Amino acid sequence: MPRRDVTVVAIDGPAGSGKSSVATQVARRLGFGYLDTGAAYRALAWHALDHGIDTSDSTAVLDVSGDFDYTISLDPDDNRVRVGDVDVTAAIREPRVTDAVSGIARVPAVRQTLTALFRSLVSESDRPGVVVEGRDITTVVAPDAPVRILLTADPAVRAARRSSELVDQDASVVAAALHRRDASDSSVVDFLTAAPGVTVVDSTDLDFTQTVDAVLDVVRTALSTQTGAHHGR
Ligand SMILES: Nc1ncnc2c1ncn2[C@@H]1O[C@H](COP(=O)(O)OP(=O)(O)O)[C@@H](O)[C@H]1O
Ligand SMILES: Nc1ccn([C@@H]2O[C@H](COP(=O)(O)OP(=O)(O)O)[C@@H](O)[C@H]2O)c(=O)n1
Repeated sequence: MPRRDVTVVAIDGPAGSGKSSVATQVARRLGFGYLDTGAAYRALAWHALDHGIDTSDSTAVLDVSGDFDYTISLDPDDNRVRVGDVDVTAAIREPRVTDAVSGIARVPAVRQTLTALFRSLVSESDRPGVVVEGRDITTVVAPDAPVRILLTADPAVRAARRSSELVDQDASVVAAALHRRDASDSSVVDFLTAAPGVTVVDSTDLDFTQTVDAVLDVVRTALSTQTGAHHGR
């Protein structure tokens, strides 16, 4: 039975800003669920490549999205992603998928379908809240969320963080791919500037723990203000 009273913490930001890792830890600390929306775009890109589709052909992408059977857990300690019976958790991080995903993400009908899926996953959560992260959560997926955050960091810092995860890939190639993807993605949705009411957390000079604490501060302030408002204070 879907529940409508799930508190959403919406986090957007560019690649490598710390969305997935920070949102996961924030969800654990709050006892909330965690939804990585980028994983769905990546899984659909994987699905299209698996069908041999040209991912720049939006008609073909739409065709193949018709039988996209996607499963993700909202448990922050279970990051497995499946398409049908296939566990694609690792495969969706491969460079061929990363290179294809922006093409998928620019198809408006794909965005509408995935947005509906995200809202339904959140409303069915059995936790008091869900931390949802991506590119358009604060603006499109959950613009009414009581907590909306833009997580940023300088481009060079983001590229360095991503390349330290992908040690088997050349750092300059990883950086170029990340900047290319941000440029492409930001022409579809704006996640580089904060929409009205969205709080910016800049993690450039913060370590991971400090970033988690900064986000938790924003969450607590926003939720206590909201509770106060409900009580007429
Ligand atoms: N404030 C921070 N300082 C240092 N490293 C960080 C910080 N935030 C995240 N990281 C690390 O940077 C990498 C990229 O973070 P990730 O959560 O994957 O970003 P995104 O989901 O925005 O692409 C990860 O290895 C993560 O552990
Ligand atoms: N809400 C979202 C989330 C991701 N995406 C797309 O999905 C891709 C992968 O997202 P991701 O969050 O896994 O990317 P990283 O920031 O982790 O590198 C992005 O490059 C976007 O093209 C989107 O368009 N909207």
